[in-house]
Amino acid sequence: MTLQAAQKQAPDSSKALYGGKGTRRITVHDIAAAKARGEKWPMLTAYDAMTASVFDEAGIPVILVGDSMGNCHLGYDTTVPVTMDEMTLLSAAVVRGTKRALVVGDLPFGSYQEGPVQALRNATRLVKEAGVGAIKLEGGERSLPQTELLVQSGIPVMSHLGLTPQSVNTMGYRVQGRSDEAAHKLLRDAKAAQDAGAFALVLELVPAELAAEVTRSLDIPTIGIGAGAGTDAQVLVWTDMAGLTGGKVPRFTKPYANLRATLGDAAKAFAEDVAGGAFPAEEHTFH
Ligand SMILES: Nc1nc(=O)c2c([nH]1)NC[C@@H]1CN(c3ccc(C(=O)N[C@@H](CCC(=O)O)C(=O)O)cc3)CN21
Ligand SMILES: CC(C)C(=O)C(=O)O
Ligand SMILES: [Mg+2]
Repeated sequence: MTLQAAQKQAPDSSKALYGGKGTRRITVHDIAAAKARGEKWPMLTAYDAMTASVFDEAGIPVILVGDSMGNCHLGYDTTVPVTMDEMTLLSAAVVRGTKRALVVGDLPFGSYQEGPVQALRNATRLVKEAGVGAIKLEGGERSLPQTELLVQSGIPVMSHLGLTPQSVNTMGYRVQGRSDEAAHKLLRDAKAAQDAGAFALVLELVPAELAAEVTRSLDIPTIGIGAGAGTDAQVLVWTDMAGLTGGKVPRFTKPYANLRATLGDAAKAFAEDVAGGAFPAEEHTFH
């Protein structure tokens, strides 16, 4: 076989969401094409421009401005208090910090539960004021009218099933879909989200076997968090991924660095230099 023929047969890796050569902003069409190629891809959260620019330059194709900013950026105990003003401010910062990633903004608790018109008003705000390329909302069947209206209005929707942290006060933080009945409900919700026009689906804290079954039964990609290795993509909260989160973290996270220690050490070194008179030195000083 000639080299040219071999290259024709091989999947076109230049289009890959991660590791590909593309430099223009990623769209939901690129996400759909990745599922068709069987590509696995990464997603991370970000809540500020600088962190987002690091992930964008690292080639992370999809960045979620998660309402986990409530816990990880704003100091709340849960995601429940996060407001549209907070989401809009930080989503705009993440969009400004990125050139290539598709930026997805979470609709916070209370911004879409009243119905489709409220959802459209708030999603439109994130698209117009912050510049996000898509929005995410929690819930299957209960959020279908919202998903349908947003998609019809031209706003791509990412759905989120399994553990939906905005419902912590009714569900707690437990693995979802363990009973046969709950598993069937999750499969129905997933199909309904796809039928309503969602372009992707987050599966949080569900048994791996069920997440794999959902993934096989859908045409849109699934993005797992605590959902095993069988989903099309994986998402982590960035402060968990980087080892910056303090206190207890969910078992499904993996720290790829120890930023909490690194940053703490840097702060202590600065403090000691100031206390000991070693900083500022002559090269940091103007005359
Ligand atoms: N730092 C951080 N990481 C997250 O992944 C995250 C947030 N914050 N805040 C919003 C939600 C809340 N999430 C959570 C919170 C707690 C558990 C938890 O305690 N899970 C148990 C398993 C419980 C079971 O076995 O049923 C665990 O040990 O992981 C899971 C997800 C995920 N999200
Ligand atoms: C963990 C992801 C899926 C999320 O919804 C968030 O960060 O808010
Ligand atoms: Mg969220």
